[in-house]
Amino acid sequence: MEGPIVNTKLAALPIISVEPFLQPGHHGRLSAAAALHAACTEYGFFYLDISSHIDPSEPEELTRLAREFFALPEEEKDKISIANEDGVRGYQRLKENVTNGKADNHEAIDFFKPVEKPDKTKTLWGENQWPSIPGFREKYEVWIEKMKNLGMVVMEAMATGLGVTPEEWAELQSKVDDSFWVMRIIGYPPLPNDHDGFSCGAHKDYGCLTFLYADPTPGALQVYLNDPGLVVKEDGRTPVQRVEDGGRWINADPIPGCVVCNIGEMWEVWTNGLYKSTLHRVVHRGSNYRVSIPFFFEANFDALVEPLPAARRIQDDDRAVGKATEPIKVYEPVVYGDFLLKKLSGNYATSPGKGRYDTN
Ligand SMILES: O=C(O)CCC(=O)C(=O)O
Ligand SMILES: [Fe+2]
Repeated sequence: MEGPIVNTKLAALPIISVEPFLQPGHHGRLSAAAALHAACTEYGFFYLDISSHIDPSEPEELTRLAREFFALPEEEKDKISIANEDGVRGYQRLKENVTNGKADNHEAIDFFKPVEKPDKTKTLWGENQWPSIPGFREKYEVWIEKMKNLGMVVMEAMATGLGVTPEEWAELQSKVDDSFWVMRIIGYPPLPNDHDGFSCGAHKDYGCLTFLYADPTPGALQVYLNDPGLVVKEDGRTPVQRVEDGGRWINADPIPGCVVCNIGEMWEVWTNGLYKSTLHRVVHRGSNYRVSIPFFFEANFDALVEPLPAARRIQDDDRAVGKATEPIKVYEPVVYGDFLLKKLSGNYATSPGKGRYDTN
């Protein structure tokens, strides 16, 4: 009997350990940086093994606190509604978030880097709103610090993988050293069978690097792997979910000790398209209430993001040896804060725009 045609190369995302980047002079640093470069060009997604760095009980406690909050009556949760603040910092009810014009089947609390001189009449310029659950804020603030540090470590590792010079790294570092980070705490009830949308619709992350900690629920986060030359048959097996345009959705199930890491559109600009920001979505049809905590390590608010010389060198070399024949399109520079504000202007069901992750 003819078996399913599945490209095993694309069956699972790579796992990269952060350890070589935490220890100065670690012998595995260059090979890990090369693996990171390959993961970013081929997938835009990978698992980052942080088990040598972070005790697993820590994020588990964060999901416990999140569950405690989401289990509160709606009027309690609404006390920290985004409507009380700057329209983006705070709690959003189920279906208040919109992606690709459809309401997402999740509720969430969003936090952004605090700003000087807050003014809640200006989108994004208000203050974060914390649940009054004892220990909540303190524990999440410790996590934020850890994720900010991790962001800087991974940025430097990626710069090494890309072949930047020390001067170029100093320049790139100055674009992210005051990261305008974002953290979401997301609660996903199971998707009703008659729901015509998603738990979170297909989107690309718009910033720099995402570190996703999720509870152990399998089969929820899906990543779109595009391989135009690939012929895949729907075979009913995990991880193949669906076939579209020669690509397919695979599950990115949680792996103990790892966060799922993916690159956002700013890295696509920095690398002039060498690293792709990959589509992903959440389809949670299980019976449990799923919790995930994505941390978005972003560029500085006023950072001008433009293609890096190191990426252009790789592209020029590829052309010189005939590996690339198409003319290379040069990405337009963007100021991260402007880009972010544009994205946020259409995020929510109550706002007149489209959705959080819509691309234009
Ligand atoms: O909950 C997840 O697994 C992913 C959420 C996500 O992609 C996002 O918030 O950007
Ligand atoms: Fe995302």
